[in-house]
Amino acid sequence: KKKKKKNPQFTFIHLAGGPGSGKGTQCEKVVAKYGFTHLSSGDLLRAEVSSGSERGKQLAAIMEKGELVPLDTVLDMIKEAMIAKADTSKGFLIDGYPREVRQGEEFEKKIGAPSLLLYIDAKAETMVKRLMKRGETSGRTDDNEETIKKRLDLYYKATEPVIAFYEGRGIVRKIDSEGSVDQVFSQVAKAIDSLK
Ligand SMILES: Nc1ncnc2c1ncn2[C@H]1C[C@H](O)[C@@H](COP(=O)(O)OP(=O)(O)O)O1
Ligand SMILES: [Mg+2]
Repeated sequence: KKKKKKNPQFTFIHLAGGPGSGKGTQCEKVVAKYGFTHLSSGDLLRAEVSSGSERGKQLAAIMEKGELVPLDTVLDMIKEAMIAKADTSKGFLIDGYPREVRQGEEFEKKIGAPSLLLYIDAKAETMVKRLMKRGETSGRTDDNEETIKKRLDLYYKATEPVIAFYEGRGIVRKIDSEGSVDQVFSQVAKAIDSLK
């Protein structure tokens, strides 16, 4: 049975990888080279909260209680950000989403099937080192060794099923993120070029 492809004029690329693996760094380079649009679900949520909108207020209340933002809300925000860029963008890099398999299924239903999942893979040791270094200047309270360990544990637990889900669709490309930014990017570019 052949499924009809939604939004075939756009390329959708998901990025998965632990905190500090280099997703944001690679996305910047992809944007510069390919003219894709980078959408980070965390950035979208934070921007909505600081806009002071009604939805932002509801989000802030949920996030203050430490609860999860409803799946539909995150997806709606991604969709709105895509529509806003649809005239000028050829493709979208979706960074930090899906966090769980159900989110991936909803994305396919409501937006479209991704062509690629870039699995930005670095050793836990490397991610800790990078985040500790970032912590020297980021001022982020979660860039400390104890919190980093917790974030990594959570990441490994949540992401393995997501990777397996896309492996089943044959679209996972594992990127070795141990090398320099440019060494990593050459692998990323190869994976994107292979789509053409
Ligand atoms: N290949 C690489 N080599 C050395 N440092 C890197 C690197 N890629 C990223 N970094 C640095 C930049 C940041 O200070 C830190 C985390 O990178 P990031 O792109 O913010 O990661 P993420 O968005 O996956 O959390 O590591
Ligand atoms: Mg990031």
